[in-house]
Amino acid sequence: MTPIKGPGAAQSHDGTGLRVAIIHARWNEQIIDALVSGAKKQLLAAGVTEENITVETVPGSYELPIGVQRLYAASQVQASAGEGISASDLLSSSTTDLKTTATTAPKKAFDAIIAIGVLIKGATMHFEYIADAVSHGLMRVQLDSGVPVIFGLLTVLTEEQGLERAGLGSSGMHNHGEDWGSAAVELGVKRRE
Ligand SMILES: O=c1[nH]c(NC[C@H](O)[C@H](O)[C@H](O)CO)c([N+](=O)[O-])c(=O)[nH]1
Repeated sequence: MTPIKGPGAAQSHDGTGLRVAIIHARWNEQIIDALVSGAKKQLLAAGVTEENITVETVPGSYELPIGVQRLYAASQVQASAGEGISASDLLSSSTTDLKTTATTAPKKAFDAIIAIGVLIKGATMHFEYIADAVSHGLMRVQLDSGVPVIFGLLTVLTEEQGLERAGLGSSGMHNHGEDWGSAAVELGVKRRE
């Protein structure tokens, strides 16, 4: 019997010309790295060029909302300046410890941003507070700024659940990062229409 739960049939959208950022936390990095790779794979498959993909990091998932907000604002400044100033110049700040692997970012604001984090439940209520704050924070940044923010926060009860959702488990579950890459392309394209 076909499972009911899960994303609908993937739609294909042409991501040519889109500029997308992936911003990820640096906790639970084995899972994070797989999720980021999955998202990036889908972006490239949809025609987003390597140079139009910017990858940023923040210390943990709690910093994702401020990281997304600052990154998008910086890309808007860059777009209005009309110069390909380096992404590190865009985000040189000691407050949010944003690091970028991009060298010279293109001249337009991001069409979509994928926020990726992995929260694994511990013995305290810390998990619940971060999960709640980050989910509301990312939604607020998205609605306030108008840039689509793809929700890539895994909130899992065990490491195994996280590995499964990154396509690293034994059950053959797909890499959820791929869903997020596809969603970023779809929302980025529809935003231009
Ligand atoms: O991304 C995560 N951050 C975590 N904590 C750090 C948090 O996101 C902030 O970076 C930190 O509280 C400083 O603001 C996690 N845990 O504590 O378990 C976690 O599982 N995942």
